[in-house]
Amino acid sequence: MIRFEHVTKRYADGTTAVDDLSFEVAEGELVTLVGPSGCGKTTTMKMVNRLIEPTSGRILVEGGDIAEADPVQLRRRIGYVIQQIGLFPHKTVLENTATVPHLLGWQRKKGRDRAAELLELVGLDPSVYGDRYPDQLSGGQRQRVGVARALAADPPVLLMDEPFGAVDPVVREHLQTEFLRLQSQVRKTVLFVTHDIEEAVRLGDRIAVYGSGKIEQFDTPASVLGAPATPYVADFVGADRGLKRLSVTPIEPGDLEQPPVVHLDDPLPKAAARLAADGARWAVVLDDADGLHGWIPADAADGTEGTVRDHARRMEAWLPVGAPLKQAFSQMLQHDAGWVAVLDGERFLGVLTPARLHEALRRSIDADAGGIARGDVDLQTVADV
Ligand SMILES: Nc1ncnc2c1ncn2[C@@H]1O[C@H](COP(=O)(O)OP(=O)(O)OP(=O)(O)O)[C@@H](O)[C@H]1O
Repeated sequence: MIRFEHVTKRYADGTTAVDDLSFEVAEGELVTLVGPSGCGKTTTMKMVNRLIEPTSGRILVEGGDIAEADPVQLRRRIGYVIQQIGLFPHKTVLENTATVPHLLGWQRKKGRDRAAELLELVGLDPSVYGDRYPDQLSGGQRQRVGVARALAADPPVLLMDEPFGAVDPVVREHLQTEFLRLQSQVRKTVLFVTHDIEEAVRLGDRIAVYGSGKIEQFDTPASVLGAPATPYVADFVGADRGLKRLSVTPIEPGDLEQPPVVHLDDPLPKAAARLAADGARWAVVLDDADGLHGWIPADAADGTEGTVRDHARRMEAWLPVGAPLKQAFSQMLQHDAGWVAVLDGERFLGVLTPARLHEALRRSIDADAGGIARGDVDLQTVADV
């Protein structure tokens, strides 16, 4: 846990970089600090490992006031990853990764074993990369070593200052994905600085949007995008915030439409009757185990002979419930499909159509703004008017 209590930092020249800041990062939570250049993000972060001392206020790490801790000891308990990660050029990747265990006096073998484990965890095979020197790695690989090194001594707290800022967008997205996977395993308490709202939204459990020296909004990505607290935040997150919000809004069962469902072995007349009863133009086709097979158009079901199996078409566009709406949208475009199936494990739950997707987004925004569940939102849609 990291806790800021009324923290102010005024530099010698009178610049107030951080002004009366109070917030908390819960244990195992990842909080992103996002804002324009010069708004105080780095100052905030560097106060946690005492590279910068606050002018007033208190910072607690794991319940203890850091002002009372020895700075060197403190830094060994706090992993730190920065953009220019500062690997030692004359040390191998394995030695670099084992730096903190070494400083903590671990036995050499234990430290190296741990370093190899961490390299593996960040996707670098230690038998391939362990003996290389930093200048024999790509930018993305160096950043991975930086993350492995920060985690090597298993610190409870991790500070990350634009760690993926220096790599190209494709590598950056890879690193973000890998880091999310890693964080789901190690569950560190993380403070992550970025000036990129997309990155902040993608990684943060919560986001602190900085104005000048102050937090303008501290909330979940979905809330910041759906209900910006101030015009400044709305402006910062961008006019396309609805689009961004798609990537942080999960599909819920209540969002789904229930088209008629038929089974592969149903006789065609039975399927046709089912479709006619609903006035539907197509039905979802399930297999014997109620798993998704595909769909059948109404005109194909109109025959008298045979079973659904003879005319069913495969459906490749499907998603697990809980996947972000953006993924559903992307699947619709990729498969040129007017709907995607949503599954819970193997079980078919329903389908998401563009209209339902839009409703889900609207509902989730209203739910966040009103502090209620998405299913309880009373939404007036174009179809109702
Ligand atoms: N040593 C210093 N002396 C005086 N002013 C400083 C010092 N370090 C930072 N500042 C000022 O404090 C403010 C906040 O700086 P900080 O580095 O925390 O911003 P930031 O949000 O991390 O910016 P960036 O995204 O550009 O790194 C800026 O106005 C900066 O010029």
